[in-house]
Amino acid sequence: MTDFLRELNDVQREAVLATEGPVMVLAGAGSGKTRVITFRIAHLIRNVRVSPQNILALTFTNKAAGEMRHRIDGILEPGSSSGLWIGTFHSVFARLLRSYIHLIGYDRNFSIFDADDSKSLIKQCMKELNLSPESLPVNLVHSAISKSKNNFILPPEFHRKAIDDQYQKIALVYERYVQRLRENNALDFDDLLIKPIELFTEHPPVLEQLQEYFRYLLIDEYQDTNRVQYLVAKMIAAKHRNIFVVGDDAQSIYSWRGADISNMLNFNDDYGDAQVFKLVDNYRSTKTILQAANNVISRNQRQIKKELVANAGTGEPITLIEAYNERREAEKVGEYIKSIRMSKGAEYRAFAIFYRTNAQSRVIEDVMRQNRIPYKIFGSVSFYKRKEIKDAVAYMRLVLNDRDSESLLRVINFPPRKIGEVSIGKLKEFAEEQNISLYEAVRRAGEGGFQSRLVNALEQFASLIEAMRQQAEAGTAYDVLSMLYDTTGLLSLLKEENTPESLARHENLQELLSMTRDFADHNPSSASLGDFLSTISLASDYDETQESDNYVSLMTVHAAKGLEFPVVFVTGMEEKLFPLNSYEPSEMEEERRLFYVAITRAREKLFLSWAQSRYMYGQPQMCLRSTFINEIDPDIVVTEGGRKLSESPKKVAATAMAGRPVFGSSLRPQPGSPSAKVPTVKPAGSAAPTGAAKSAYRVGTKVQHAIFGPGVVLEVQGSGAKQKVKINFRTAGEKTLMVQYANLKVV
Ligand SMILES: Nc1ncnc2c1ncn2[C@@H]1O[C@H](COP(=O)(O)OP(=O)(O)OP(=O)(O)O)[C@@H](O)[C@H]1O
Ligand SMILES: [Mg+2]
Repeated sequence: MTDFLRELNDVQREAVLATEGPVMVLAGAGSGKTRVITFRIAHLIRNVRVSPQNILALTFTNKAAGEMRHRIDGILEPGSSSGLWIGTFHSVFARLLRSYIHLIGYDRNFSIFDADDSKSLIKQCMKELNLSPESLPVNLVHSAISKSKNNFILPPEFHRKAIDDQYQKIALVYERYVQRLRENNALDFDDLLIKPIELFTEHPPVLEQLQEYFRYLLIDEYQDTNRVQYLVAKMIAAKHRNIFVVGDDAQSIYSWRGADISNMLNFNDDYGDAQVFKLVDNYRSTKTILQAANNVISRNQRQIKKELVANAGTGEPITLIEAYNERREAEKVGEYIKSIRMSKGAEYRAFAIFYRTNAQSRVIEDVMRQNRIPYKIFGSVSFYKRKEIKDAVAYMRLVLNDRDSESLLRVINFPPRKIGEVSIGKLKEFAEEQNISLYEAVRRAGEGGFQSRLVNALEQFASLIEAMRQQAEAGTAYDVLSMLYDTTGLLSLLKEENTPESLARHENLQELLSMTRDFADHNPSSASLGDFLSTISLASDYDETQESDNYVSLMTVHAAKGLEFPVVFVTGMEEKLFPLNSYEPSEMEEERRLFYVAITRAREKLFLSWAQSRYMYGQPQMCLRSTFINEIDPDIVVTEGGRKLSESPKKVAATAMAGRPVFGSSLRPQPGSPSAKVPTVKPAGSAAPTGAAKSAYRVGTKVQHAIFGPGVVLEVQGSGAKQKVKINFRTAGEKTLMVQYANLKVV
């Protein structure tokens, strides 16, 4: 047996070794499902000698994909995972579509519209159809369309099935929206899964080629796949039938987004000869935490009974935190984090704080900031949703795909070029008359009979886009973005504005630049603008690419799926908040599964907290403690004073000070867990000082450059007019600049 296979238990190993034919692993949280996928891939490469390109592994987040790669390189040797196809359904199919989409009438450089882009296009379609957002909310239309797409219901079928007036209206919008997307040469997120099915249906040879190519298909978190994901996986696996899926019906938490648990339950119907493995040992959590999880989930009627046995000891009881309002709740969480850090030497990265709704994060964030506790928030206003980032990205999209009129409209007057609404209206008319794209209309503005001032502005805009396009052909996304900043003076404009908001935006744009730089460094052979855009348009809320560091993780319970942390706080344990929806039994069961997911993220210590009053919808509301708390055996829950819940009077007064944690096992992250990343410390510049004594610059001087941003001087060469400095820029890497022209600021 290869050595690494010893790191699995017997059933896990069997599942790894059963490489041929359909296999399903159905098992509870923390039982090693993801670990089995990882080891199976390593086994396929090392022992079965499958070439990495022939393996396709689908994960739920890009982050999980990254971690899996990292683990595989760890098990085998660095670089082993390169060539593997591993990513989310969306990212993998976006990549495949770039090679084949021309067959179904799109251009390879298609744009990917995120939810906001889609909504704005829907709004526009509604306007054209004279449907007011008051009578038909855009969000409703958007979710109806998205849900239909996820169920593979396309406009004609939707139309046929529209039961009432409202649905008929939505059908019209849906139809137009699909048409407009095509005109924009754009796909929305759902299209990334639908288009492959269209492609495979219309071009069977492509499917055959891919079936041959992806001999082994592995899917994590299978319980949360929706219909299109199911279909596309089935198509790909149809030839070799080496489909390996792992999941836990008790963790199905995306039914509101079209996930369909029956994909998992009916696996045997599709693959009658499927082998099914059940894992029962839980390697993640203490007995106490698992008992709580089992207590809770056993209340659900709809579930496959599963045994889950803790491998670890009993551990600490669960602590229930009660506070008079949400601020105090957050403060108490902060106090616990501080005291556990002090007493146990735990790192910040050992802690996670979960909440049911994004809105709860603000107060927690405030308190963390006040207490100087480093934190990272996953989700809420994602980096990519910020206005300035979307603007810069829109430029890049337009450069790549000039039919992307949505992007064009976003940036045509940004930064301001005196191209107002009226001018844009005229431009649109011109485009329609000539039956050309908006960008083509910009390029041919001279023929439109516009005022010369407008023609000038449009021509300047077009020449910027053309210059960027040339840059994109020869260089990387980084080069294109630098050119944009440079030519438009975007950064300096924001700097000059000098308000806290403009400076934050300045910083975000710098961050984007450093991301492109990073991207070029990490993907030397595929750092083109198209590659970069694909990657960032698929970075989901909880996937922001950021260097791993030592911080407390804040996220919704949904975003926590698959992760683990030594210490977990589940906040807002109140009626109408968690469970949020409980009118229907099925909703209540989904909330309960969500709570099960939250509990089972904890390895060593679990805190549940609630507030007696909370601001909701702008008003302070009295809150009741969540019934979920009562579902846990009161013998394993203690109050902050340390009394068992089973022995406490029902109403426990909130103690002013956080209790002292007394649990014994180490909180230091264990290798292999997502929380175990060690921050890398870059060595300080080590170049020796040179003989430029009178210069304003010395080794180590911190400087600021208008385009390259902040940096540190590594070397000073020469003096006077010919003086050069070598600088390590945070974003742009090492550059040697002539001091005379560089216009550096010492900071
Ligand atoms: N045989 C084993 N020996 C040691 N550690 C293990 C073993 N199996 C799993 N683990 C560890 O247990 C933890 C949980 O494993 P993993 O994340 O693979 O579980 P999972 O079933 O995917 O959980 P979830 O349902 O939450 O996604 C991980 O830290 C993993 O490394
Ligand atoms: Mg997992």
